[in-house]
Amino acid sequence: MELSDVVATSRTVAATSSRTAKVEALAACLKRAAEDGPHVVEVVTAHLSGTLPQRRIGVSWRGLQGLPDPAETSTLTVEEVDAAASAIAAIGGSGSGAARSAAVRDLFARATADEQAWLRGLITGETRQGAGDGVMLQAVANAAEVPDAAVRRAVMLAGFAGPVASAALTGGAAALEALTLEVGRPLRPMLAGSAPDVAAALATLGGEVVVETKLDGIRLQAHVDNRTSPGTVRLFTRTLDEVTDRMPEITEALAALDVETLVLDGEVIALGEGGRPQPFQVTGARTASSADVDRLREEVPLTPFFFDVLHLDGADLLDEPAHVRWSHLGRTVPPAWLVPRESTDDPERAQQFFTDLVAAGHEGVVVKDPALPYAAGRRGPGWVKVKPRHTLDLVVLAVEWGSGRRKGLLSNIHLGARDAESGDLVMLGKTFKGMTDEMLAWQTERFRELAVDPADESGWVVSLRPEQVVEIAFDGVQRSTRYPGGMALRFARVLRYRDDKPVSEIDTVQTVRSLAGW
Ligand SMILES: Nc1ncnc2c1ncn2[C@@H]1O[C@H](COP(=O)(O)OP(=O)(O)OP(=O)(O)O)[C@@H](O)[C@H]1O
Repeated sequence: MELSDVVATSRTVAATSSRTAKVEALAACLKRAAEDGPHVVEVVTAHLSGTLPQRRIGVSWRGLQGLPDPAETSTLTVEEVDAAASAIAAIGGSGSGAARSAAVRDLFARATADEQAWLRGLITGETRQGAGDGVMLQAVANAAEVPDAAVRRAVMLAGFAGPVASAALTGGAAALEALTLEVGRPLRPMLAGSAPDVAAALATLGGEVVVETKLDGIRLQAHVDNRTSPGTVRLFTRTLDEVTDRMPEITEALAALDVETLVLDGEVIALGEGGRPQPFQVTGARTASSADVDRLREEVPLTPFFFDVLHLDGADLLDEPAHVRWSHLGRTVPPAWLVPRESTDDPERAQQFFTDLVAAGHEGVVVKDPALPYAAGRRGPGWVKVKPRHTLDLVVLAVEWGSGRRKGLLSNIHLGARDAESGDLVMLGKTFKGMTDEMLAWQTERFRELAVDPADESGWVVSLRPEQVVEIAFDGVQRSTRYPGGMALRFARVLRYRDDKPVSEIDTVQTVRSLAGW
């Protein structure tokens, strides 16, 4: 399939605000892709969703500066782009940076100006033509003439839209039905709803609940497969990125379990003295890359905690009630790996558990309904989180150059929430509070990379590509005419930058309004 076809489809989708028109354009493109076989459907679906099937290929925004002039005519095919991406991703070892740059240049030299812009977006993960998950999955359902609920179910279990689209367009409803949890392939994790306090969480769920420690580490989905090659373990994050190489101590411990196949859900965390959790930044830094991992595992060892089992020795457990899954979990992993939890229907007892945990340095609790199944990819009704203070995950829209002690540093950040109705990002305020010197240095570097116009450092306010998620604490919400959302956060301050949450999942203007009681 011609790359120009996909680029033109993307442009059509971006140019219309009509959901129906977007879906029609995408569905028509998928049908044309299907003429070239299932693999092309998979690749085109990934590309139109703004991702490469290879996910990351080790080329950054910087690696895309100073590329060759565009070609006059379009000759590239989707298959060629896919093969080039796989080849670039596979380059490793010494001199790999230069080899990757050369391969990127070769690819870009064959692309027209429009195609270069498209490829740049794909490689940096910034394609934003409006084919979000919902629109794309509807297009797959329409193109394959299958119910959209069947497509959504399959994508939760298969993790990504590409393989689901290729199954739907080539094998229809039967092929979708056959897509179930597969050991070794990540599924989308279940997410939690939230409640303002423990009593409210108990009231929401009703009856006997399980109150679990909310560990402030990194979400971890672990797949163990001893069938053909004993000791095969794969680890994935909340965003389904593979992190097996970054956590050798976890991989080794899991490889020693006496199981045939196993999929676990949990959290990995660095513990300090006396088992007290280290600040999130410590776990975050330890798990950020696989560089220097042999030294780091000695200095900052990780401890795994698991709170769910989704598959055990050939049996999928997703639809089992939570208490059944937990009893399998208890029989499968060592007791030290189980998330501390307490079963109760008494709000006072639950409150005491919460208070003790927070005093011990934990983030809060997750209250769970023992009777409910695992809701892959959704904020299922069975999990409700409670934290001692409310925080928001927002996106940084722009940043201002600092003055005085912060001269030369990018300091005051402009915060945006998502409007759930329009999908737009809406500014809710600014903050320069809560940043340590280390964070200031890091963010100056990071925001330079995200600058819409990296060459222009003359302005006081630097507009950014909206990609960096930040967790913000605040003391309240007030009405304000200063910002377009009509409200502002009081005493907003930065708690941490988050790379484990995509911008599509940041908090909404509607959530902020409901917190204010409007
Ligand atoms: N016992 C637990 N059960 C479930 N999730 C837990 C538990 N302990 C820690 N977590 C973490 O808390 C998160 C649950 O909250 P949610 O699903 O809303 O994700 P989130 O948006 O990343 O939330 P947050 O910002 O509160 O961590 C999980 O993604 C997981 O990483």
